[in-house]
This record gives sequence, structure tokens and C-alpha cells, in this order.
Amino acid sequence: MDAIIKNFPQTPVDLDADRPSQKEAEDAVRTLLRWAGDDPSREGLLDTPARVAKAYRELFAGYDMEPEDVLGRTFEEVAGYDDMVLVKDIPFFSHCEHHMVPIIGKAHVAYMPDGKVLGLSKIARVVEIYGRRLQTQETMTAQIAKAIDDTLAPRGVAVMIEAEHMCMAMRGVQKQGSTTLTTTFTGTFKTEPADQARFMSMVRSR
Ligand SMILES: Nc1nc2c(ncn2[C@@H]2O[C@H](COP(=O)(O)OP(=O)(O)OP(=O)(O)O)[C@@H](O)[C@H]2O)c(=O)[nH]1
Ligand SMILES: [Zn+2]
Repeated sequence: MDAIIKNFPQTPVDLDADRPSQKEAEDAVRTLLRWAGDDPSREGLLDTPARVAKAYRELFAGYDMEPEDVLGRTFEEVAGYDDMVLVKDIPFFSHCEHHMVPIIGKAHVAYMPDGKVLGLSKIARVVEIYGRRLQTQETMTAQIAKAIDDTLAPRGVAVMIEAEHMCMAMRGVQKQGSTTLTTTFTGTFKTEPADQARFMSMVRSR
């Protein structure tokens, strides 16, 4: 269990057992509206708690999905193809776990197949699963790499995320336009500098 908490920190508990009701969620939004200084009973805000709850369901849908659900299906008939597969510029929105405001970015995900390949869309689906949770960029990068490593058992996985954190742009230090880059390398991408360099240059090529 410790390992699960360490690697998948957002899913250590039985979420359904602890999940508040729809009414509790809507009441919490009403409290925040009042706390911000507005009046939840005015006409324009009457439906807002329900809308916010519905939006949260969508924005945080990743808690209801596990990577194994999408990575289970693999293909072996690829004419012996064994070189890098890179899906780059996968756009995502996430929310930082410190302030619950958006992280807007792109993920670049590569692996070196070992007899099996993934459906390409499944890589983007894994980015969605982890993006739609409260995150740090470092955690999300490591989780995507680990999910692919664990389920596909390829010769190596490389993940790079570049993102802007709205908590640094809209509030606090208020620096707009800065980009944070994070990488995780496993297997051959970790042990072979040439593979890592090729990943970097393929990500950078336009
Ligand atoms: N390492 C890391 N830090 C993050 C990420 N998202 C937000 N942060 C940082 O989390 C930190 C939280 O710092 P605190 O001092 O506890 O909170 P704060 O007073 O709101 O900090 P400021 O943002 O500096 O105003 C801030 O420095 C954020 O920039 C992330 O994905 N990774
Ligand atoms: Zn933040």
C-alpha cells in the first residue's frame, strides 16, 4: 500500500465510500460564493452551485479512471517495428493541488516497444486520466511514465511535460508566460544518452 500511495498519491482511499453527496458539494460552492463576497441567492448565481459541481465532475473525471482500463489492449502485428514511438504535443488541462487553479500544457510521450505497441489514442487517454486530477507537474510526469512502463513493459519510456501554471500567472508571484519543463526517463531512455538525445530532438523538431 505504501508503494501505491507513493506512486499514485491521489488514489489511496476508497473514493466512493468517502465521497460527499451532490447537495454537500453544492452547499460548499454556496459557502465559497458567500465567502468571496457575493450572494448565492441572487438570480444569476442560483444555478451556479449545480453547474460548478457538474464542471468539477468533468474536470476531475480522472479520479474515476485507472490507466489499466485504457492500456490493457496492445497490438503485436507491427512487422517487427521496434524503434521509438513518440506522440508529441498532447494538449492537456490539469489543476494544481496547491491552489486548485489550472495548469495548461502539452505532454510528449515516447516508448521503445518490446514486441507490443499501444493504440496511439491510449497514450493521450493516459494523459487525460492523470491530467483530470489535482496534480503537481512532477507527479503527473512520473505517473504517465510508470503507467506505460507497468502495463506495456517496453524497453523504455520517456515523458516530457511543458506547462504554464496559472497559480504563478494569475496570483502570487504573477509571472505570465513562464513554462515549466519536467521529464521522466525509464529503461533505455535512462541508460542510453543517444536515445534520450533523439527523444529530445524529435520533441523539439517542428
Ligand atoms: N514543484 C511544484 N510546485 C508547484 C506546482 N504547482 C504549483 N506549485 C508551487 O507550489 C508552491 C506552494 O507554495 P506555498 O508557499 O505553500 O503557497 P503560496 O503561499 O500560495 O505560494 P506562492 O504561489 O508563492 O504565493 C508555490 O511555489 C507554487 O508555485 C507543481 O506542479 N510543482
Ligand atoms: Zn498552484
